[in-house]
Amino acid sequence: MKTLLSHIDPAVLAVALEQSFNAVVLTDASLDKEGCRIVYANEAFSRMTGYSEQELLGRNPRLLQGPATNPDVMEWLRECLRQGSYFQGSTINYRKDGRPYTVEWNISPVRNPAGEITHFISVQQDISNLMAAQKTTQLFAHVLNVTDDGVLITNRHGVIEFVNKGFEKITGYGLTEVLGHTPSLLKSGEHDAAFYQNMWDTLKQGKTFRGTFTNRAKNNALIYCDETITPLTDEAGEVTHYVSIFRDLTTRVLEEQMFRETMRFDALTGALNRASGEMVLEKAYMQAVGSKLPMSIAIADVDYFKQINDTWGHSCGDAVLKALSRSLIAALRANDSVIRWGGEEFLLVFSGCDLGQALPLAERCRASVQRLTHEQAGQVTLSVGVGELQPGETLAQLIERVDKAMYRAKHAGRNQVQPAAVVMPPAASGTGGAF
Ligand SMILES: Nc1nc2c(ncn2[C@@H]2O[C@H](COP(=O)(O)OP(=O)(O)OP(=O)(O)O)[C@@H](O)[C@H]2O)c(=O)[nH]1
Repeated sequence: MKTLLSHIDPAVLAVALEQSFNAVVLTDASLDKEGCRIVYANEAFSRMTGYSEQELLGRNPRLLQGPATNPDVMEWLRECLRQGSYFQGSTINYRKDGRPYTVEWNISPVRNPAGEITHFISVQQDISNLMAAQKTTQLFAHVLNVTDDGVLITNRHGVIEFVNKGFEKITGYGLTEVLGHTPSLLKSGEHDAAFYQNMWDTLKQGKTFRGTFTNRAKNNALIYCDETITPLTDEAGEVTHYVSIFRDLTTRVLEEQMFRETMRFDALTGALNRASGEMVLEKAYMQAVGSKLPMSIAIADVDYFKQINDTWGHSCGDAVLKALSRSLIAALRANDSVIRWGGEEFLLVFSGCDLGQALPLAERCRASVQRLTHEQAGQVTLSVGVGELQPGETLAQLIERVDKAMYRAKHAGRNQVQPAAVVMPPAASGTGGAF
């Protein structure tokens, strides 16, 4: 050591020590009751502790200790000093004004040519800011993992660098399974190219993109997520990462879907209700007009239904409606529709059927209802009118014609099917029109 530094002026060494960025303190090696005494402290040490060199000289460094100083670390330090070995540690110390700081320091024994320890030199650093930053990082990591929202961070190329526990809960994919992949592994195929184009256009402008994504979880199920993707930029404005935070809406979306589905049907009979039935009818009409394929409808009205109510009560009437509606639905093909058009009146839609095909279908419905035997009401019958959409006819005109046919069935003795009379429309309009 002496040989190595012999070419350096000791005065330069002293200035270097004084101006060192790290705090340096030199103590003697007395291990009596009072312990080591400070014989030198540089400027950085005074800055760190708030004590002037004059206030420090002759004092034991324990003047920096306080309630939060770790006694185990100090015991280990004393043991190292007793054994003349190197010490390194970290604890809480206190400045002159009482403010605590976290110090990381090492102590080396200084030996004379005879090998005896004459001093201890200690180099110290206030790492309070580092500790605070570490704590903040730990806190953020903790917060990220306790939130139910999914968090996904990719690099600028869209490669996943981090996902939190919330992401794992929502998608079923763990961190190690997605690292190195892109978020496209969640793609469900439910969005068109324009959706992703819009997303990238927004992100490339440095803006946050918000949207509801239909993703696919690890178990292949569709998941619905309200997602916010934000590009992170560096000082130069270059994107470094994309942060995506998403909330799982799956339960709500499925409930809404189920609710909407339930709302389409009449609660008593299970047939389509009037509102959704009108939409189905309109759609079938537009398709028929557009495709020039035939379309027929039937109107089926229960015969003498008032008598059933009057004789057996309203709940018996309800049970009859329920049973005969089930029978109509079962009698028809999957793409036909049964609509509860009025109280005891049903409208049947036979898409793609001309009158020749619709008449036997209507007859099948009538017969299936007649075959039922109701507990109190016994046998119940239907009067049915059937008609095929004519060129240029509006939906309202078709319904009116078929309704008239149904009344003809009533007047002809009920429990029968009557085809609607074909009348030439005054002018071909080709539009749906009101019901
Ligand atoms: N139980 C029950 N009765 C209903 C419901 N909706 C309508 N009705 C009843 O159905 C009956 C229909 O009677 P009408 O229009 O006179 O017809 P009808 O007795 O079937 O006689 P025709 O159609 O001429 O054969 C009325 O008494 C209504 O109160 C319902 O949801 N439940």
